[in-house]
Amino acid sequence: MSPTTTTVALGDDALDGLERALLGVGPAPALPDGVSAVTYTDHENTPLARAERSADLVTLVPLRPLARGTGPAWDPAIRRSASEIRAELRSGATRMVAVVRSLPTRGDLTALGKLISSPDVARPGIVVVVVLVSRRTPPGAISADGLVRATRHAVAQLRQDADETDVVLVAVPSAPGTTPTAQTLADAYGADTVLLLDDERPRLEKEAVLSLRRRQRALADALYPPASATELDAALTPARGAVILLTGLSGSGKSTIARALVSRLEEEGRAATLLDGDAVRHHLSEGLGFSRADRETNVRRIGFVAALVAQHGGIAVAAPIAPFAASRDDVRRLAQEHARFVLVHVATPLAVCEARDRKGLYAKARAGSIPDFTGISSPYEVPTDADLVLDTTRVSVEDAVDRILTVVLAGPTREQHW
Ligand SMILES: Nc1ncnc2c1ncn2[C@@H]1O[C@H](COP(=O)(O)OS(=O)(=O)O)[C@@H](OP(=O)(O)O)[C@H]1O
Ligand SMILES: Nc1ncnc2c1ncn2[C@@H]1O[C@H](COP(=O)(O)OP(=O)(O)O)[C@@H](O)[C@H]1O
Repeated sequence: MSPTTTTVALGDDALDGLERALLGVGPAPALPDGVSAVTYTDHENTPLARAERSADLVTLVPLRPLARGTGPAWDPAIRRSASEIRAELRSGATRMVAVVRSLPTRGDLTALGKLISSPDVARPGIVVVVVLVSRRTPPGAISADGLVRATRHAVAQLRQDADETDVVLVAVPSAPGTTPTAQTLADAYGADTVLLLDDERPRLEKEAVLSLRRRQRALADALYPPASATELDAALTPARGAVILLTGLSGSGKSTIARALVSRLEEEGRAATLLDGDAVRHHLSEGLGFSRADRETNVRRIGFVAALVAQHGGIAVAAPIAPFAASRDDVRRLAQEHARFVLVHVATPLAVCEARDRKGLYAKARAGSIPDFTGISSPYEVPTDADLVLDTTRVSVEDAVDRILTVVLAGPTREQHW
């Protein structure tokens, strides 16, 4: 029988399993019967690893990192395989594994520090700090990135205090039911001791950690080192949503800036929803035209949906022309019931918009074949309440995004012109 090769696209949980196998802390995936090689891909069909069977042995070769793997928890520096780490470890050193499953406390650091400097531990020593990261964290829980940031600080502290002991940090994907056992970790790193840090805590500390609620700053500071307390604070403070409304003439640059803004927010881990003009007109406002009444209905609908998104902590970015002050005011009112509202006037001069005429609509409007065209035969009421005024003949897309984000993050300020 000739050898068969195949490609398998993996879902999130299976990808985590593949990651653990590549890190050397989980079993290699089982090859289907009669198949001698498998290329594993993510759902975007990016080849990630190839498994090959020779005799009874399956070897797994990494091909490319996950396309979606970004952020501190995916830093390649802490995603090194156990065999690579083992190859660097000094032979004869005492090896320990410390497993971090929740934010490191001051107590965890003290306990680990004591262990590292204990006279019972032969020098030189090595501690592999394994931080277990999960791709799904419920609201209010510490994200994988937050856990890694706090653990990084803890490791930096331990390195400072540890004499003759290396402290190595690795991130291992995990979810309930898929956490590597203590034995697997011990075997992977050649360690004799595996400590589950949060298991070692004294009972009172465990209870205090569980009982901690929002606004108990003093207790949080007593229990946690500053880096952990910061992450805790961020997780316990619900993300406040925002509605960002970009208004301006057709061709002023609203959609271009809105799209760039949404990608930037997503890169930064914020849930951002684009209420794209065309999609809104196609779905939410199908059948509406460009009379004053129809435009006001369109903009109010956008405001309603945007406010719902923001009410649940998301950032809604909408970019209709929104030429009338009354309906912009309605959006502001709806949004501000639950969230922050930022009005951005994309104030590119009409002559420039008309010269751009991407869709040829200005030419048609001038020729009279499109009635009620904003700026030509229908008014645009210039906002007097914009938080930010951007003229795209002077501000690049990237700068526009930076300026909007500064306003969104800074809170209410006086109107800024660029
Ligand atoms: N009469 C008239 N006036 C203005 N614009 C017109 C008109 N007819 C069609 N279009 C196209 O529709 C887009 C504007 O739709 P909006 O939903 O953003 O308009 S509004 O806020 O309801 O006024 C606008 O898209 P953008 O260029 O993206 O702004 C135009 O391409
Ligand atoms: N600084 C800028 N910001 C936004 N768009 C710009 C800028 N400079 C040039 N443009 C161009 O202007 C056009 C604006 O179109 P679009 O974003 O669809 O506008 P609108 O959504 O307001 O109708 C695009 O072709 C874009 O590439």
